[in-house]
Amino acid sequence: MATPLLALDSVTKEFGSIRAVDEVTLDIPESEVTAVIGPNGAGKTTLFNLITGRYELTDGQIELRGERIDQLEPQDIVQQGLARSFQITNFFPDLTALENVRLAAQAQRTGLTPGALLQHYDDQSETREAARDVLKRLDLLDIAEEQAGSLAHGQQRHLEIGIALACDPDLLVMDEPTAGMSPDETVETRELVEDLAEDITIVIIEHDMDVVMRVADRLAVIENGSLLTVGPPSVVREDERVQQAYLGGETA
Ligand SMILES: Nc1ncnc2c1ncn2[C@@H]1O[C@H](COP(=O)(O)OP(=O)(O)OP(=O)(O)O)[C@@H](O)[C@H]1O
Repeated sequence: MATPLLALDSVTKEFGSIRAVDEVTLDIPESEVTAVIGPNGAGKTTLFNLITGRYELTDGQIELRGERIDQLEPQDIVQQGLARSFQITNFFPDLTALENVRLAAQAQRTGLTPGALLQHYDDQSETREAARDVLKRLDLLDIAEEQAGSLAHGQQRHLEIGIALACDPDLLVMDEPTAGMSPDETVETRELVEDLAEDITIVIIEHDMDVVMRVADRLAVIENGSLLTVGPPSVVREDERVQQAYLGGETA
């Protein structure tokens, strides 16, 4: 069998006496969208924090293309081709949309954090072009010169995706991209995820089951920190344990 793009092996995280993530073993195949779903407090965000290097594992290991990444710093994991878009706003509000994306692109090329780059700011036309390409793909080119902090919520969330895309990832980890969005923004975001999935492997946490069922090739269901099941949406949604754990006995 081909090496999965990302492989989680018995990944465990304890916070004191709480086992937030409990021996999760999961392969993420290339070119697919895997949605991680589960009830509130199941451990999904903690799992993302482990994958992206924000938290240290208590036990287990994580490999990207067969190489261990679980000992690396978050910025080094980004350099390896794994980028994350956040659930909370994560940009410089006083900089323009373009500058935010450009800094991320420059950080990827230099290995410095965007914060460090701000200290010795230097406009490079190459990263400016890359940033414009990203904004174009996100349909944000017309607000390129606007301050990030003044954008509408949906545009800010898309900008965060742009910041992750500027890192040129093979694997994009998305934490609730439609959270707090209007119905129209949610549809736009779903279409954006579908577009990105054409050339990027995606792992997504998403509570909107309509979005999940449309974009995901596979569902991984987490309950109480453990992986309950993983498989195609059509199979997982019929699983009685999933319906009881997550859907309260009703099919979504
Ligand atoms: N930094 C932390 N310190 C202590 N406990 C934590 C920490 N982060 C998460 N937890 C606990 O770990 C468990 C899993 O939380 P987590 O946020 O990963 O769940 P989740 O599935 O992402 O939930 P939600 O869908 O509500 O975002 C919860 O019991 C939570 O209280």
